Amino acid sequence: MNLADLPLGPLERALVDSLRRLDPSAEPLVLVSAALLCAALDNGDVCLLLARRAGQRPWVDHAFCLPALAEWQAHLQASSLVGGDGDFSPLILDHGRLYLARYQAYERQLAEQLLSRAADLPRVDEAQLSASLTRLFAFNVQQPDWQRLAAAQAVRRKLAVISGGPGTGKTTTVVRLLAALLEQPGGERMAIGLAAPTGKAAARMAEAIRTAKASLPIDEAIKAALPDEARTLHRLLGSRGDSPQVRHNAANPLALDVLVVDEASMVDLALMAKLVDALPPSARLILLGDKDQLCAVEAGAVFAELCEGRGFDAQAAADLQRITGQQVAVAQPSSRLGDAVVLLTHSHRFAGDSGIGELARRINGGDVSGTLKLLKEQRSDLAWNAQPTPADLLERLDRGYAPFLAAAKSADPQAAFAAFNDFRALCAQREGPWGVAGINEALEARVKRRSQVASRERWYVGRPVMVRQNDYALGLFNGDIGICLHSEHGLRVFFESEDGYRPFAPARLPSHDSAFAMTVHKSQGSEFSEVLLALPEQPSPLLSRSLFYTGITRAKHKVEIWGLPARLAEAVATRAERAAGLAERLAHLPLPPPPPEDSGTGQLALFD
Ligand SMILES: Nc1ncnc2c1ncn2[C@@H]1O[C@H](COP(=O)(O)OP(=O)(O)OP(=O)(O)O)[C@@H](O)[C@H]1O
Repeated sequence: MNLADLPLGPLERALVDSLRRLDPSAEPLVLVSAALLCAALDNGDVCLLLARRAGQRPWVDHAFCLPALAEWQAHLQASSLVGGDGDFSPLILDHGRLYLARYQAYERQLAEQLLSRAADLPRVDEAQLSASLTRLFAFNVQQPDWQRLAAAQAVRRKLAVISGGPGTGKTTTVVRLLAALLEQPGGERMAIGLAAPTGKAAARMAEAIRTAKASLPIDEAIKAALPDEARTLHRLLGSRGDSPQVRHNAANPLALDVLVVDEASMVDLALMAKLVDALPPSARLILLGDKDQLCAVEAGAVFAELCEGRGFDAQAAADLQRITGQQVAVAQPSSRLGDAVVLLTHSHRFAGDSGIGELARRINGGDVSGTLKLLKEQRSDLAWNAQPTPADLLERLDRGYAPFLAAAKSADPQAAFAAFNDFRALCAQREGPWGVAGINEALEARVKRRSQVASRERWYVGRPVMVRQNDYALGLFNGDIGICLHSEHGLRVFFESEDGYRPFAPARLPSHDSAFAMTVHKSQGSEFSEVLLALPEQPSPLLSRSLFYTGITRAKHKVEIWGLPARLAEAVATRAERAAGLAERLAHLPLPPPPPEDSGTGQLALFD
């Protein structure tokens, strides 16, 4: 096999070249494995799962075929570039998974730290906890009351993972569990931090907690101690521009006793590993998210992996019954985090005959025929165009955004943002006629023509943009949405901020794109009254159950789907599983010995 003939991308070639410099006699199979690993990382996998690829041809238009599993492993093990768990080498082969050393170290360290955190039970005044929960959750009529159970676990443990779809009461639960923590003896001195992966999600979380705490049956002092500011994880950790290094780590931990992370399903492996490393071992970590949503853009499906193998063993069920009065089914968890994980399953937003709620359930259940049948039922909150054309879509979007463009003329940022959040087009992908880029370009040309704006003008009233790059100096972050409006100084791009709206001269913005339509990935952490979800005409590896589910659940009141029946069916039938080993580590790893002094940082530094 000649490596030069293989269709490798620039990143893959760069990795192969650097490995060849380390070992000029490296076998081509080892270098190809590294290139495949690099491509897998780019797809969101944490590692290359050898069993999944052995005996296959990785490139359809190239005859090269990977060997059988045993032979492949033997070649890798014989290479000086490949080590085992704990070795210092650029590639690590660990339980049939090939990793870049840095990712193996992240995964291993994260598993070890989560397990120690989960095993270290804090001191809790059970009688006080019981009384707090009875009062705080008195309103809940659900049986069993999973919100109360989730709150109980988050107080009783140093690690709690709470997963639930939209409107299942994550905010309701977290504000009450924080109140219950503060009501514990000495609890009022606790330093509580709130964080989320994006600025938008952090702002939404802070706002939801501010609203929810107003009606809590608690003392004013406890109310005052509840936090109502949330930061992005990058801010919290003290990111330094594009560097993978952060200011806070185990040697310089965060000054927190409790950290709540919302939208945790968007957090990738590297960021989660850094976060857990930076949190003092004595602190509680509460992760909120939706395990069925799309995973992080970067490698890893950490939140979904944490939720695997959950369950309450007999002891946990008995403890919970004693403290909360709630009965839960006993099931031996296969994960060591088992009872740290609670699922909230009842959506209070999509209750009763909500079509969106039912659609979400059928998509998540992989029920192809049920999904298509429901969409044909003409529910008031669901619409389906099964024969979409780009021209019809453009017409529809033009009508959909008309109220927003009218509101933008008023030059009132609040009215413009409210109207923009009323209707949003979401796409599966960026490129192609059904992708964000093409749709935005076509719609923008139309809007400019109608408003008599020259086609070469980049800025016009009502141009929505999405920032593509973090700019710490300006306080603008990847994914932030701005709207161009008239101001007394001419056209300005307004961004939502904690205390109103911040205008920027267009020329000052970091790189950005027009954003009438956005990808489902970028819509995570946001919600809109009405969503139009446009799926591509051709089969696409991006079309998956979690993408479909995430797209439709961004809608609060109505969702309209534009897509051929075959694409919908493929999306529901496709469960995009990322290759990673965290769930397995949580299931089988013996409790960790303390790591040797410098092993972690040395491995983490490789290939930085
Ligand atoms: N147990 C309950 N009984 C009745 N209503 C509830 C209950 N729990 C939550 N709600 C209501 O359901 C709505 C959604 O709750 P909440 O905002 O806590 O959910 P969430 O999971 O945080 O939602 P989001 O999808 O916005 O993250 C709110 O109006 C809340 O008051």
